[in-house]
Amino acid sequence: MSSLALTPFKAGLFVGKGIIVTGGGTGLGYAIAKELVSLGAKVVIAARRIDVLEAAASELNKSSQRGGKIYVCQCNVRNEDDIQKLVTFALETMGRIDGLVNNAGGQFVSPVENISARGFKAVVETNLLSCFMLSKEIYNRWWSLQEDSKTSGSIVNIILANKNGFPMMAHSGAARAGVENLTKSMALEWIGRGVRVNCVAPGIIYTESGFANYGEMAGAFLSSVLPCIPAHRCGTAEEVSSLVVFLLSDAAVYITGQNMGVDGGMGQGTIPLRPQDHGASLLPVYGELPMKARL
Ligand SMILES: CCCCC/C=C/C(=O)SCCNC(=O)CCNC(=O)[C@H](O)C(C)(C)COP(=O)(O)OP(=O)(O)OC[C@H]1O[C@@H](n2cnc3c(N)ncnc32)[C@H](O)[C@@H]1OP(=O)(O)O
Ligand SMILES: NC(=O)C1=CN([C@@H]2O[C@H](COP(=O)(O)OP(=O)(O)OC[C@H]3O[C@@H](n4cnc5c(N)ncnc54)[C@H](OP(=O)(O)O)[C@@H]3O)[C@@H](O)[C@H]2O)C=CC1
Repeated sequence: MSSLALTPFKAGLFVGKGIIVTGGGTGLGYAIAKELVSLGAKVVIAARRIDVLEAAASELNKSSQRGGKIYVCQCNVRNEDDIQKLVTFALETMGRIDGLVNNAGGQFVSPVENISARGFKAVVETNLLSCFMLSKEIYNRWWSLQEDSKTSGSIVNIILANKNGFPMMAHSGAARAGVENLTKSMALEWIGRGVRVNCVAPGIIYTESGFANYGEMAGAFLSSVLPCIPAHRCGTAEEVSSLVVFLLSDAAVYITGQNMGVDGGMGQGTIPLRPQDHGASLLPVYGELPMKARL
C-alpha cells in the first residue's frame, strides 16, 4: 500500500474528533484513514473482511499522532442490522461521530443486457442504499441530538467520475448518480443542524486492491484508458484523500451539496471503458464522413 500523504493540514487538526470510514481497510479508504489518524482523529474503519481490517489497523496505528487511533468493525453495508451495530460501536469507542466517509463500494463489469435483476440490486445496495442507511442512522442517533449545530458533522460520499454514463458498469453509474442527488437532498435538509454533505468523484485511481477485482481485464483497461485521461496517468489514493480530509474539516464549513472531481482533467466525464469491438458505427444519414473521422 502506498504511504505518502499529501496533507497540507496543520498537525492535530482532528484531535478529539471521531470519523467512520467504510471500506477503510484497503485502497482509498486506507489512505483516508491514514491521513486522518496522522492528524489526531479517532477512526472506525468498517468492511466485510475482518482480517483485512485488522491487518490495516495495525499498520495504520503506526501513523497515529496526538492520540489518533484506528478501531475496526466488521460490517456489510448492505445490511441494516450491521449499519446499526456500526453506529453503536462507533459511539461506544469514540464517544462521538464528527465525520462519515461513505467509501465502501464497487461493481462488476457487464453489458446492461446481461445484468440480472439481483446483480443490479446488489450494486445499488452496495453503493446507494448503504449511503442512505448509514447517513440516516448517524443523523438520527447523533447529529440531530446535538444542541450546538456548530459542532455537528460532515459526510463525504465517494462516487465516480461518470456524469456521462458508465458503459459496462451501468448499474454502478446509476447508483452513483443516485448518491449525488441524495447528497444534495441531505445537504439541504440537514444544513440547519450543521451537517454538511458532499461528494468526491474520483477518475481512474490506481489502487492495488481496487484493480485486483478486475483480474486480467484491468491491464487492458489501463492501456486503453490512459490516453483518454488529460493528465495521461492514473491518480493516487493520496490525491483523493487530501480532498476528502479537507471536506471533513472545518476549513470546508461553507461547502455543502457539492460534487468535486479528482480525475486528472476528465471533467467527471465518461470513463471510456469500451464495450466491445462491435464492428459497426452509426454513420451519418446524409452525406459522408471522412475515414479519418471514424474509429
Ligand atoms: C476495470 C477498472 C475499473 C476502474 C474504475 C472503478 C474502480 C472501482 O470501483 S474499485 C472498487 C472495486 N471493488 C469492487 O468492485 C468490490 C465490490 N464488489 C462487489 O462486492 C460485487 O461486485 C457486488 C457489489 C455485486 C456484490 O457481489 P456479491 O456479494 O457476490 O453479490 P451477491 O452474492 O448478493 O450476488 C448478487 C447478484 O450479483 C451477481 N453478480 C455478482 N458478481 C457478478 C459478476 N462478477 N458478474 C455477473 N454477475 C455478478 C450475482 O450473480 C447475483 O445475481 P444472480 O446470479 O442473478 O443471483
Ligand atoms: N480505484 C478507482 O479507480 C475508483 C474507485 N472508486 C470508488 O472508490 C471506492 C474505493 O475504491 P478502491 O479503494 O479503489 O477499491 P477497494 O476494492 O480497495 O475498496 C472497496 C472497499 O469497499 C469494501 N466493501 C465492498 N463491498 C462492501 C460491503 N458490502 N460492505 C462493506 N464494505 C464493502 C471492501 O472491503 P470488503 O471487501 O472487506 O468488504 C473494500 O475495502 C469504491 O466505492 C470505488 O468504487 C471510484 C472511482 C474510481
